[in-house]
Amino acid sequence: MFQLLCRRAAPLRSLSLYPRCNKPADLWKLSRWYTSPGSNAHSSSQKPGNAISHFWSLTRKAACRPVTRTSKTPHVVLRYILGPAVLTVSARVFCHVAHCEEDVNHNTVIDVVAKNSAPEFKWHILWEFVKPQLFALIGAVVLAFGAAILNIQIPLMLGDLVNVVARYLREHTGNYIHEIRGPALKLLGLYGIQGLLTSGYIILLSRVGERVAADMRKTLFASLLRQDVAFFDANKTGQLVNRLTADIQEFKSSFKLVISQGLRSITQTVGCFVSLYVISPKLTGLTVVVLPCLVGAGALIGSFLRRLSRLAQEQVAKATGVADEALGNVRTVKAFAMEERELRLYAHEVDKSCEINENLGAGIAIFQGLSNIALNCIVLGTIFAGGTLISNNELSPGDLMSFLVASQTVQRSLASISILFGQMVRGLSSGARVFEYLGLEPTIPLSGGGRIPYHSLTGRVDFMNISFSYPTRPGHQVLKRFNLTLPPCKTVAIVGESGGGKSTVASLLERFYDPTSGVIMLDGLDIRTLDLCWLRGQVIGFINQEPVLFGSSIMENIRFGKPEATDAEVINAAKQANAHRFITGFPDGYNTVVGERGVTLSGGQKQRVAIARALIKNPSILVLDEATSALDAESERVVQEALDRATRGRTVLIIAHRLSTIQGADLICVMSNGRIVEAGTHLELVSKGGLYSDLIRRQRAEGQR
Ligand SMILES: Nc1ncnc2c1ncn2[C@@H]1O[C@H](COP(=O)(O)OP(=O)(O)OP(=O)(O)O)[C@@H](O)[C@H]1O
Repeated sequence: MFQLLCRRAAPLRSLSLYPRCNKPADLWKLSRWYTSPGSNAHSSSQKPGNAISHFWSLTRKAACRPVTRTSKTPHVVLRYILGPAVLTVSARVFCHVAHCEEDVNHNTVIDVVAKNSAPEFKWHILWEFVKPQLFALIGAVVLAFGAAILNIQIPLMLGDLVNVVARYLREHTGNYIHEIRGPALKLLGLYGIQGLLTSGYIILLSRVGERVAADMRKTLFASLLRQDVAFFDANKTGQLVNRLTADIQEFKSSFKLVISQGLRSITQTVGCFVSLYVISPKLTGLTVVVLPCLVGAGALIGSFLRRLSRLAQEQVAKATGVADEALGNVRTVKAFAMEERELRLYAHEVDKSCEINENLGAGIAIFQGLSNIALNCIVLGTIFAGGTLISNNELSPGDLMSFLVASQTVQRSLASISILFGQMVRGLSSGARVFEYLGLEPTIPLSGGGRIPYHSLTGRVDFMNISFSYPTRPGHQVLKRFNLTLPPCKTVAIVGESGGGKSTVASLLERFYDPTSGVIMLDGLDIRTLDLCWLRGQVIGFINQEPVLFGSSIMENIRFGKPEATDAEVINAAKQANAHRFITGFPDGYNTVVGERGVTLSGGQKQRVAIARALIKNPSILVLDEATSALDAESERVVQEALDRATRGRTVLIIAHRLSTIQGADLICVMSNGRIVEAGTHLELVSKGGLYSDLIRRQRAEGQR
């Protein structure tokens, strides 16, 4: 049952991160069905597995859809908080009713559940980023608050000004300029100070926002680089880059907007409402009825338009994705003469995007038209009602002016609060996505642990009883009680069927993953107790089938193996790798820029630069994972020459595909089904006439074909 559960749960790990909602009642039905004595749930050996995947599909429906970029209502926020809890509790309940006794089963389900629930926003992490900018942030808040208070004063001062004008028009006595100068200068001063405060808080806030975002980017990037290879197996690079770019951008904008406009809008709404009430309680009563209705209707249309705008953005992103894929794989597109098809695909997405954007444009036009009518009607209504009050001597013209301006301020502030709420929820979910990986600790720490002094390091490696499953496929055991010794300064080759686990052995030696059970020893020490940076950086040189170079110069690419290396050391490594001649043949020599992922070099040249990059650190152990299998015969010969020279005096593990390249190895091991089934020298194995001889025969037959 344990294995069944694990096997069933394993593929679920890769399910979508955003499940949709459905009825929780289904869950209860499922557990009843599973436990009822009459059901045949226990009789079939497949049932627990079926049940758990059924359970999962219902649980993820029954829980909730966590907050996405578009979800804004408080109802969704509640679900956002409750969702993960519902998932976890129901997972435990299910495990209980399904009699899952082994703890690991609970953990498997709960792990799956946890992976599929929305990340939480962690305020304490935000605090860590904001703390260094606290003074600037407090300054920004004070200035924004000051600007909002002044904004409340402006309608009242405008009223004073209008009262002077009205009195002069009514009485035509006194010195108009003299009377108007006082309130006008006061208002001018207020405008000036308000402008200064506004500039001040925007400058401070943008400084805080940019610095917080920069710190977040650096910390997130550092955290991502620290993660294990298993983490990158489970997460798409595009999504990780999205967290570094779009999510941090979204969070920064929301952070700035909520602090500046949120504070201003709330202060202005409260302040101006008080002013309105002081000016005219009767008119305020009227406003209280009309304004929320209009703002509510505006918010509703606004949310519809925002949804349309999000759809338009997604469609643009889709079209960009098609173009990105086609341009990124332009050689494959050209090789299959697929330019027309790619163009059609792109045109289809662009047309869709154009249609949605046109609809959005029409929606915005109608919205603006309606809001213009509504705003003008409010002004008209206020003047009409206010005029009646003036005629009854209940209100002065200046008060009416103050009322008009203050009510417009309230209206603008309320509209901006409704937009800000959506922005805040979007910002929180973006922030949560960023924070999710900030606190993530790798299971294999990069530093810490012992080092073996260079002079006493022999380079002997022992794989002892290694069993291993990839974390993304826990049910599939790749290595089964695997044993192998790499004697110091000897070459051991592993051959065998495709998918038999040969490259996995190399990955375990590099500690890209840790074995599920068993120990790998270096000079008699468990490699888990050794400093990983030292192990990868100085002890093991790794060359694989498809070397990836960085888009910089050849010199920098080789120096990547040892950043402090001198130019002479780089040239020496290139000579050892048979690369010096072709490099100096380029007009720019070692300064030749190799293009994205080394695209401007041939396969053989790329491989030799990669060999030089591995050799420059003078590793005691060299791992060659099918280093020549992607090359043509001539390139293979040159690279093989380089490798033969490079392997002298080192412990070498060769993962070989072409058997012709490993005949001189000190030991050849044939792998099948996760363990070594034959071992010996080339001659010994050939004379045995076992699996090795079969492999040679098969390769010869393929070669002849
Ligand atoms: N990152 C991974 N995550 C999950 N499973 C993997 C991963 N890499 C390899 N596997 C699986 O592990 C098994 C062994 O793969 P491995 O690459 O070690 O085989 P191999 O013997 O080197 O094959 P080949 O000769 O074709 O390169 C395969 O079934 C493969 O699908």
